[in-house]
Parts: sequence; C-alpha cells; structure tokens
Amino acid sequence: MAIRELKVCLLGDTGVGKSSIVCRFVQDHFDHNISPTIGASFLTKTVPCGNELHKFLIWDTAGQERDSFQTLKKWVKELKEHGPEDIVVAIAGNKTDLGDIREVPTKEAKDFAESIAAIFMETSARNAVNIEELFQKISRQIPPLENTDADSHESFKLTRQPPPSSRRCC
Ligand SMILES: Nc1nc2c(ncn2[C@@H]2O[C@H](COP(=O)(O)OP(=O)(O)OP(=O)(O)O)[C@@H](O)[C@H]2O)c(=O)[nH]1
Repeated sequence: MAIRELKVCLLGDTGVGKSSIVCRFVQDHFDHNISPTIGASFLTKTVPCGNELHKFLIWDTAGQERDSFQTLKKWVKELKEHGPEDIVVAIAGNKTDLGDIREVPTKEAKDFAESIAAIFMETSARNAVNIEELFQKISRQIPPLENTDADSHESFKLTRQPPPSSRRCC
C-alpha cells in the first residue's frame, strides 16, 4: 500500500484550539489546561484512505492575535498569494460545545469557506466532534497518486552505470 505524506499546517489566533484539535486527532485526548504553543510543534498520524495510507505531518503553530475571523481572512489571502496551487484549505469552527457564546456565526464562516472553495467543519476538540472527519475530508481532497511504474510494485531493470570520466578539474 502506497504511503503519501501530507503536510498540514494549523494556522489561527491564540486560544482557538489548534493544539487541542491536533491532540484530539493524534492522541484522542483533551487537556483543559493545555499550554500555549511556543513557536511550533510537530506531530504525525497515519490513516488509511482508499488504497493508500496518508501520513499527516502536522505543524501546529503558535497563534498571536485575538480576532480569529479577521486573521483567518488574512491567512487565506497569504496562502492564495504564496502557497502552492494544489493546496487544500480547511476551516474549522472549533468549540461548538460552547453553543451560543461562540464568536463567529456558522453562516458567516460557511459562506466565507464556500467563497474560497475551502472545506468547512464545525468541531469540538473537547467533545471529539468532527475532528476525525475534518482530517478525512482533507485526505479525500488529495488526488490519488497516478499509477506510474514507480508506484506499482513491478520489477524494473538495473542498468550498469558508465564508469566516471577521468576528467580532472583545473
Ligand atoms: N470548550 C472548549 N474548549 C476548547 C476546545 N478546544 C480547545 N479548548 C480550550 O481552549 C484553550 C486554548 O486551546 P489551545 O489548543 O491551546 O489553543 P491554540 O489555538 O493552540 O492556542 P495557541 O497555542 O496559543 O496558538 C484551552 O484552554 C483549551 O482547553 C473545544 O473544542 N471546546
């Protein structure tokens, strides 16, 4: 089974729950007293996806500001301008367990996600709601590997390398 490495970077303001989402996904654990991230942290998790295994290489960054929806828009602009063309963007509206005291209305976030063709999921790291599903959706948006000779496990011919030339430098 082919293994593909998917680089994931969590971006967002401080306290929105980035580390908690990763912790729930990788360790199925939630910590009420989780420490703020300093710099960035790195974790991995491998999950099956169709005929492939997807190894998520997850970079969890430290958030800074505290206006999460405006910051999200700034990040999306940066990613569109400087990110790779085939990037998959997913927006998580976290802390759904807090009900009405959440800051961003679902419709506003959903409309914004649709306008940039991003995945949108409302999650709760605390209650383990939609965390697996979020990463599964990302997995499914990754196009399958082309079935090239290198990917199929067919044999290939080793050819003898010509001897290195005896050219001298200078
Ligand atoms: N109620 C509730 N609290 C959450 C949830 N996710 C995270 N929290 C809490 O929110 C606080 C911040 O969570 P973090 O995961 O550290 O947030 P972060 O975005 O990684 O923050 P930085 O590392 O500062 O960028 C912690 O007290 C968490 O326990 C959630 O789904 N529901």
